[in-house]
Amino acid sequence: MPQLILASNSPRRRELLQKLNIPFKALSPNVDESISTYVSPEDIVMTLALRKANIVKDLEENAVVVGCDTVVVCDDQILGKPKNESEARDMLKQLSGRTHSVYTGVAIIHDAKQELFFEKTDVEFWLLSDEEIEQYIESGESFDKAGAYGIQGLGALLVKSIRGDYYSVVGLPIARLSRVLREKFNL
Ligand SMILES: Cc1cn([C@H]2C[C@H](O)[C@@H](COP(=O)(O)OP(=O)(O)OP(=O)(O)O)O2)c(=O)[nH]c1=O
Repeated sequence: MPQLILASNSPRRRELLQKLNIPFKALSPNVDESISTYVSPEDIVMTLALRKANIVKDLEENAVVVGCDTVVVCDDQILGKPKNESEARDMLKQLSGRTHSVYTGVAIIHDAKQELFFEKTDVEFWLLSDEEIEQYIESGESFDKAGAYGIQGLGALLVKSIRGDYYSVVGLPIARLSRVLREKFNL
């Protein structure tokens, strides 16, 4: 059986992949996450997922490599990870009282074979007061997360409703991934 490798620095993705009960190891993909031309959110997340998987594949021959990427889309604007408090504040103000979409792209590669898919989950936020936004930013949770919040942490208190895969919002759509690994890669 080929070795499964998760091309990710994210502790959350590592934790979620453990739910599949398939032995794996995680390696860091240090990639340039810039995209030069305008493409759709689904193309962005799948392109970056593939870029991450390809970097790790070059280090490990014969492995099945999984790469992922997550972005938040609100008003046709792509929100990645905030660089500072002010960006986090702007993002949370933009998300307040509205519904946005979280896109996670997944790329799986094994030798010459490659599968790509994405999941889109709609998340509705409560109307947030300035005080609530400041308190949330102070928790420090915003900084390594697309859209400046984590639904799995204190960010749960910001969320009114969700439609789609919860785990995709956290960064890894595990139900669909497990099916693709089983059906297309015999894992
Ligand atoms: C919206 C949302 C995002 N996120 C996270 C998922 C991703 O880890 C992160 C988006 O950044 P990504 O660039 O997708 O991933 P990463 O840099 O954390 O990890 P790697 O590239 O090494 O795999 O935001 C949450 O944890 N909870 C949430 O509710």
